[in-house]
Amino acid sequence: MSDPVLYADGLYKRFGVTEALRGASLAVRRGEIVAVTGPSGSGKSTLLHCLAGILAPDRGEVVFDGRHLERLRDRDRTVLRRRSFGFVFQFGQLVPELPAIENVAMPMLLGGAGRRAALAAAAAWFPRLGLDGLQWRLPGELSGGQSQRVAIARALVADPQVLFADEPTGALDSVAADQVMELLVDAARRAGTSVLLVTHEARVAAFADRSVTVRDGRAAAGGVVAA
Ligand SMILES: Nc1ncnc2c1ncn2[C@@H]1O[C@H](COP(=O)(O)OP(=O)(O)OP(=O)(O)O)[C@@H](O)[C@H]1O
Repeated sequence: MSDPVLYADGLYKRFGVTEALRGASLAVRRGEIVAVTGPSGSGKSTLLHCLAGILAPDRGEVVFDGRHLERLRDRDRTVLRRRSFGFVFQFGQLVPELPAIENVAMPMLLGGAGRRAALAAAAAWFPRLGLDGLQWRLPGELSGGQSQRVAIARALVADPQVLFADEPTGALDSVAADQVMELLVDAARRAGTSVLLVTHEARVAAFADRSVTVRDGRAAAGGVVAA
């Protein structure tokens, strides 16, 4: 068994009087697709945000590729996030003024790539995700499922090591959701990208290699992989 590419050990996070995480641990191996499930308010998104370095835990450690996120300066953590992680949220959060292809190219442009190279890399994702012909549409001219596929392309274009997906199909009907999940899983497997997928739908979790249940701020036994 390969070492985890990313793991959290004993995370605690409190928001005022709410203890969102109470000793949550979770590990993701290279290329592994892990679903994080559990009831509403159990701490799934908080766990994902801590693992992604968006939120600092009060206690515990998050280690990506041998590096402790809590020991990095804010700036270095931001660079690491941009270079190594991709994100897809419930609503694609595409920039409404930019055509789909420019939305997809954005992470490469932010990473310093030239416009021509970024657009070429972005264009390659459209046929892979069943989006042929939609390159120059504005987000407002796409369906919900198409928008999520554009968001997946944007999340994967810069070749991240880990893709974080928080309820990526939450706004879609089950047919569009299945299609988005099939494409997400297929694209991640081809790229060798690990995926951490937060969902409360068993149907969506079934696309993962493994499911971890979060209850009361802890990842349930059996979901924890020895680091
Ligand atoms: N920024 C915040 N400020 C205050 N409380 C918060 C904040 N973020 C989360 N919480 C609280 O922490 C707990 C865990 O929230 P979290 O969003 O991680 O749960 P979740 O399992 O992802 O829920 P859902 O499935 O409903 O999205 C909840 O009680 C929530 O209200």
